[in-house]
Amino acid sequence: MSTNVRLAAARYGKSNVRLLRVVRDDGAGRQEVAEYVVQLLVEGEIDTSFTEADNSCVVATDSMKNIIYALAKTSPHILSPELFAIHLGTFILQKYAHLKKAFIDIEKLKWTRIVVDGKPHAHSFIRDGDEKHVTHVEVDGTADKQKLAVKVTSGLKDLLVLKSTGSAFENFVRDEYTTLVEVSDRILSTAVDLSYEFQAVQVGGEGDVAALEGKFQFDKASKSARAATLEIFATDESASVQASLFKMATRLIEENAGVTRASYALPNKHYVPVDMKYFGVENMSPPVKAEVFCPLLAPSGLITASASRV
Ligand SMILES: O=c1[nH]c(=O)c2[nH]c(=O)[nH]c2[nH]1
Repeated sequence: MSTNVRLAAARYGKSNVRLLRVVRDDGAGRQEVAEYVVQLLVEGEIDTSFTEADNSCVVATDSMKNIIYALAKTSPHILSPELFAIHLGTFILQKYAHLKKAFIDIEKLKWTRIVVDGKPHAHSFIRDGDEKHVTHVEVDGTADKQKLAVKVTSGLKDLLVLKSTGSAFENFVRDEYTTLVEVSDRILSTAVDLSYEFQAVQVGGEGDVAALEGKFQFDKASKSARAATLEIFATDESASVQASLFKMATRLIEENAGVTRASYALPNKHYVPVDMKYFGVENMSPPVKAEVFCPLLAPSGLITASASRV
C-alpha cells in the first residue's frame, strides 16, 4: 500500500429509491399520494471499508433502501418531503452510532387531483407537467446524536415557462464579436431550476420533526416560491434574465421568514426570428417585431445567481 496516499473523503448510500405512498383518510373518503425518488448517503467511521476491505462498519446500501421503505410506511411525515427527509436522517444517525452525517435528496413527482364535475376527485390524479419539487437535507450528528444539526435546502426544477412579449435585451457590450441585435421585444423562455435554503436548526429526535413544519412551513414556502417565480416571470417587463432572476429571488426571501438564501439557474432558451426577407416575406420589421421564430435546441445562455438575506 502506498504511504503517501490517504482517504480524503468518503460517503456512500443508495440512490434512485423510487416509492409511492398512499395515505388513506377513510373518514373523509379521500386519499393522498406521494411519489418520491430518494437518495440517502452517509458519512462516519467508514474509512476502513475503503482502506482495509473491512465491511464490519458497512450498513449495506440494500439495508438503507429497506429503511427508506420502512419509514415510508410508518413515518407520520411522509407527505412532506422535507420532514420525511429529516426523519430519515435523524433515524439512521440515531440507530447507528458510527454514522455521523446523513445527506438526503428527495425529488417529488407531480400528481395533481383530477377535477370531475368541478370537484377534485378523491383518489385520481394526473401528471400535469415535468416539474419536480426537490429537497436536500443534511443531518449532522458529529457533535451530539441527541442534538442533530439540520440544514434544509428545497427547490424546484424542470419548470418550463415562456412569454411571448414583455422581454427586452438592450445596451449590452458591443464590439467586434457582437452579432446579436438589440431588441425591445423578444420571446423569453427558461426551465427554472431553483433552490432556497432555510435557517439551520437542531433536532433531538423524531418528536422534534413535526415542530419544524410550524417553524418553516415547508409546504407554504414551496407554493410561495413557485408563485413568486411564475408571477415575476409573467409580469416583469424584463430587461434581461439577470434582472428578472434577482426580482424573483428577492420576493421569495421577503415572503418566507425562514429562508436565508435563494439561488436560480435559468437557461435562456433562445427563439430566433426567422429571416424571410430573401423570399420576400416581412417577418422582422425593425426593431425586430417578429412573429415566426425558430426554437434553438442549443446553445442556450445560462444565468445563475444567489440572493441572501442581509
Ligand atoms: O437576458 C439575457 N441576458 C444575457 O446575458 C444575454 N446574452 C445574450 O446573448 N442574450 C441575453 N439575454
